[in-house]
Amino acid sequence: MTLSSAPGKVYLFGEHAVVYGEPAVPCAIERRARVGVEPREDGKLRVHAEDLSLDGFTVEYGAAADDRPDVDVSESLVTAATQYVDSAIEQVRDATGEDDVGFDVTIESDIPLGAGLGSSAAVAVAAIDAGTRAVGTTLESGELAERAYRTEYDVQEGQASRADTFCSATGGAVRVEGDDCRSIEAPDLPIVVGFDGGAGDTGELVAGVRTLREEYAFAADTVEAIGDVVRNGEEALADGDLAEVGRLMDFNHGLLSALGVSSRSLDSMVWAARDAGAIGAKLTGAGGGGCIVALDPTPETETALSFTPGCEEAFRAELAETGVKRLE
Ligand SMILES: Nc1ncnc2c1ncn2[C@@H]1O[C@H](COP(=O)(O)OP(=O)(O)O)[C@@H](O)[C@H]1O
Ligand SMILES: C[C@@](O)(CCOP(=O)(O)O)CC(=O)O
Ligand SMILES: [Mg+2]
Repeated sequence: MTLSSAPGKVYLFGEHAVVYGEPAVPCAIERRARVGVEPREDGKLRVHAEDLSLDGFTVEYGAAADDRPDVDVSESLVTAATQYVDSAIEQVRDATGEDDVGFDVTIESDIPLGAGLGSSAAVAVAAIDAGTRAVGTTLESGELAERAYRTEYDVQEGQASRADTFCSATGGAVRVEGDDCRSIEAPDLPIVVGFDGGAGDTGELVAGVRTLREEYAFAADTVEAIGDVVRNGEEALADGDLAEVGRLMDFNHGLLSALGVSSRSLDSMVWAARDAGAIGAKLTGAGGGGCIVALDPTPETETALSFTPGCEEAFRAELAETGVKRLE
């Protein structure tokens, strides 16, 4: 079995705005998805997803219409759960020219799904890397990131940026603006994550912001204002001015909230973090539920979050310096 892993990520700044060409600064964290791939002679795709727990089901399925998961949840949930892997395998077939090869795919992940930590990007990056290597093709990092981006772009029906997948493929802190993707230096970041146990559907949340932008000019202005926050945030990161980074994260959260992608539980965790003395706190990713990211070198924020109603898990996240890892 060919095995690869890829990290999740948190957004210091710029989610949603990055879809419209503004810059974003995500950084990879040591929460990883691991994907193992074994070619099959019968052309079938079988996926065993240990942690794909949407409404409590795990799946083993084939891509053929008559081989869908026999689970007692709605087809829409099954599609939501399986579409990134299916699309990633299409990228493997395209990259290798092996249009008819089948695969046994096993996925294990410690990244909560739909929570803003980039589980979709990590699964796409690891699946494409392991799948292509399983049939003798090793992609260089740029093509791997690009093909993982195409996976998210296809699944999210064009509502995707390169930020999550470039970050997961590359590791570390990165800056993405349109198709300009680069690694950046960042100071040691005392990252704390709060998770409300919920999830948001990235495609839906991004589509909601798009609709708002089309309806209100001031919503488009809000997206541009996030771009200004990111440009200031980059300078603060380069200066190692964590206090300024934190203030700008707070500001970024307020603008995301105005765009309708926060939630009661995300806001509650953000305020609990701030009241505990966090340098800054904001939702991360598509929003609608899931995770916040806060900066705090002390244990105060993690402790406060663990006692916050609605916070299911609070943990310190280490920066993942390495993106995709080739384990076997
Ligand atoms: N462990 C996993 N196994 C299979 N698919 C996964 C796994 N984790 C995430 N995914 C895919 O990614 C989707 C979640 O992606 P998304 O909505 O973008 O949220 P996020 O990227 O913030 O986690 C899931 O619905 C599923 O399709
Ligand atoms: C909302 C967005 O900016 C980030 C989505 O992050 P996540 O899938 O919720 O981890 C969409 C994108 O950049 O592709
Ligand atoms: Mg995602």
